[in-house]
Amino acid sequence: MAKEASNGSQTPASKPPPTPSPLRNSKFFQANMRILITGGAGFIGSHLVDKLMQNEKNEVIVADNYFTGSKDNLQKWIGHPRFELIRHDVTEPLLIEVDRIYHLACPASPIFYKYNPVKTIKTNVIGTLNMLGLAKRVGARILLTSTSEVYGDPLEHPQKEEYWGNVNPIGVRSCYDEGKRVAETLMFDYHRQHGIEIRIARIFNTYGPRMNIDDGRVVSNFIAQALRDEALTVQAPGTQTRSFCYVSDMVDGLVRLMEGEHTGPINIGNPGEFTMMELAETVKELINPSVPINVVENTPDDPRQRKPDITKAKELLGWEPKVKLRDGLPLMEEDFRLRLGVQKK
Ligand SMILES: NC(=O)c1ccc[n+]([C@@H]2O[C@H](COP(=O)([O-])OP(=O)(O)OC[C@H]3O[C@@H](n4cnc5c(N)ncnc54)[C@H](O)[C@@H]3O)[C@@H](O)[C@H]2O)c1
Ligand SMILES: O=c1ccn([C@@H]2O[C@H](COP(=O)(O)OP(=O)(O)O[C@H]3OC[C@@H](O)[C@H](O)[C@H]3O)[C@@H](O)[C@H]2O)c(=O)[nH]1
Repeated sequence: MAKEASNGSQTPASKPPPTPSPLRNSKFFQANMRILITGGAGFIGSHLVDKLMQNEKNEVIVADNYFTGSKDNLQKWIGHPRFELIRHDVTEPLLIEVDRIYHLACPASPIFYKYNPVKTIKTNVIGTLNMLGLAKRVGARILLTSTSEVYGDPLEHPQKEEYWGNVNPIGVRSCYDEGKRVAETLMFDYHRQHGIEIRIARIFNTYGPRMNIDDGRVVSNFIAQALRDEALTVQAPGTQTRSFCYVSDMVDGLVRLMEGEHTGPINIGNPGEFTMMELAETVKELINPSVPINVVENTPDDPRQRKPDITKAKELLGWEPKVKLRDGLPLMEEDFRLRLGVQKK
């Protein structure tokens, strides 16, 4: 299944980008950059809001349907003159004037994206079409948060961007991984056909404060279980690997990609690779040495290994992750303790 990619991914646009909105050139022109973040009430999106709001030249608009996100994640910005929050489902068109679109809207945890798979694929396909339509209409640059899941159960390791992947097109994860693959295709078709400025990030497993406590993803599960004195549930066989990136590193990579010159796709992730059993042992050691570790049944099509090759991110964006897993886990523990009301013993 492993094939070499053609160099289509870096083909320059055949047409110049559409002209930005006339508002940009009006006498009321403001130097501010108006930035839309779809899915901005979610885990990564809300950290991205925090980062972009630090720059006083930015106006940030979040559009979110609150399926897995929450207003709580944005509490400190609600009412701020440079911030706006819209309840909006990206499967419907959105007519606003912006300069940048960070398109994150999509449930990311397998239990949530499998809950309503038809809605998940609509979000990926129709949602991305709508955001590309918006980018085309107003001449905005658009960044898609794609995923390491486009590599499926990878037969090449670590995964380079040129790898085409090994994805089951009819499995229970397909609404998400095939959905993101179509979203990438749409991005490149709009780029080639309409001259839209695009950026594609392939995000690898990311963790940190504000993940939903019962989100179902492995790091949030293990930390919540350790704090609740429950057994850590390692899904069989436990030898499958993942590479975990701390959220502050992730948003730094996304902003660099957006403001850089390269369309991508570019892998953004931390190459430190752990088996799920190693992760469970680390959480146990750091947070609660008395909890047991149970091996439980896994779900279909679980990728057996995953580790990003980040050569492109290093060379083209000058980016590499700074936070090691052992340093990031305690920061997430602190946030989970506060939200669960569990004091340190
Ligand atoms: N966290 C990771 O490890 C990871 C890895 C790879 C890719 N990604 C991608 O990054 C993005 C953000 O992931 P996250 O971890 O913050 O997930 P998350 O579930 O916390 O955030 C997703 C946000 O999108 C919103 N949303 C979902 N469907 C929507 C719709 N139809 N219309 C409007 N809003 C909608 C949710 O309410 C939520 O606020 C997603 O696109 C995900 O696929 C994340
Ligand atoms: O309680 C758990 C949960 C999960 N796991 C295992 O941990 C590994 C990671 O599972 P997660 O559910 O956290 O995330 P996955 O890597 O499967 O998918 C993620 O990939 C990248 C993103 O696009 C998404 O955030 C998500 O789809 C899997 O092997 C899973 O079997 C456990 O061992 N125990």
